[in-house]
Amino acid sequence: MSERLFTIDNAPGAGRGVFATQDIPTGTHILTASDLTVHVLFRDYRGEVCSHCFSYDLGVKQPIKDTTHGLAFCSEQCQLAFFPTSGDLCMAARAAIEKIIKTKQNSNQHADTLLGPRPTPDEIRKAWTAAETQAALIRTARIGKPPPTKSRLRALSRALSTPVSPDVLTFLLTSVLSSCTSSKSSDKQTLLCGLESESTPYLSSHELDEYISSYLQLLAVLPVEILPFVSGAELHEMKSRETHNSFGIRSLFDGGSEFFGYGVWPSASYFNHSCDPNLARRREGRDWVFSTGREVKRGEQLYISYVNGGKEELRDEKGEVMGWEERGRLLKKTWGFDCACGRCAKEKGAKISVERV
Ligand SMILES: C[S@@+](CC[C@H](N)C(=O)[O-])C[C@H]1O[C@@H](n2cnc3c(N)ncnc32)[C@H](O)[C@@H]1O
Repeated sequence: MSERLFTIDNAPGAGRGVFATQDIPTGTHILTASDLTVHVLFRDYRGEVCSHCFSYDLGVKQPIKDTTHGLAFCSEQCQLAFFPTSGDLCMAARAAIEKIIKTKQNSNQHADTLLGPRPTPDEIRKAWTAAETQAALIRTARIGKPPPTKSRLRALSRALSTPVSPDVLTFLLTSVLSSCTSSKSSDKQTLLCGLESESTPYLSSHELDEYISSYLQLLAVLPVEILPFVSGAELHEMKSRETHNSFGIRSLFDGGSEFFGYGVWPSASYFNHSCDPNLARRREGRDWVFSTGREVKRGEQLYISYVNGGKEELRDEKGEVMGWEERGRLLKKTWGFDCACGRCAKEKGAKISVERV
């Protein structure tokens, strides 16, 4: 983040936040976040969303299909722009993952159909620790000197016979590729690890199992040169950061009604939420662009809306503007925090005064 117009500091009740270092007029560009570090485009939208710029045309297939790597592009320009960020080894990794997704039994289920109870930190730690025994056997089966022992081959074949979760697998792949590409990308990983984390990031034990099986499958199929970059601890770390810091990747029309996937742009992850945000945000291809929606005074915190881009009031099913209690419930359910924004505090305070009168 550029520190010219803003700085990152403690935000009472909300961890860290972004604060204006000077008076900023309405409509001022604040930040373009181009550091997409990990992401997934859901398999349901395969072929319909451009793998580079995320453009979408109401379900029409993209004109350029790359079935070997599970990619699709809206133009040659996007295809060309995608490849320099990848390189041959990354493309071999994508091909290996696409192959296992296509050939194995698929267990993709949307996480919200598999809700809770969330595994506790202790259950999570035990599950990842147990996976390391299998992981070590698979690594040795793949890179050790022949002949591989029966236990190593069994671990490898178990990983390969477990149903595949395509969305989790491709999401974890982006994390591995981000670690193993340039040193610039490693910086992105470091930035990701500085973000707020969640100690219980898995919605259910099923989801935890999906992450662990996907880790073992990455070890079983990725090119051996990439295996040093596949770390269970790092993948879990990434998941625990992603939970509070992802931006949805949605259609750019109809209020973003189509939800294609999500990703983390670390440079954009320090903006807190307000139900009366002073920043507007919009996605431009792979980037997020933030600008002031009204005049901001020096020292004021810069807020976005986590819920609807902040362009319109949140409304309930009857079309009524939501009050602080309903907004609070929505934020708690989707983001897991109790909203400490000024608007909620004001509306809550007003209600308490009325009740006292
Ligand atoms: C994307 S991060 C924002 C940066 C974060 N405050 C930090 O210290 O890294 C999202 C997290 O910030 C906190 N947060 C953001 N907006 C908030 C709000 N209005 N009220 C309370 N906590 C908030 C929550 O813990 C949320 O999970």
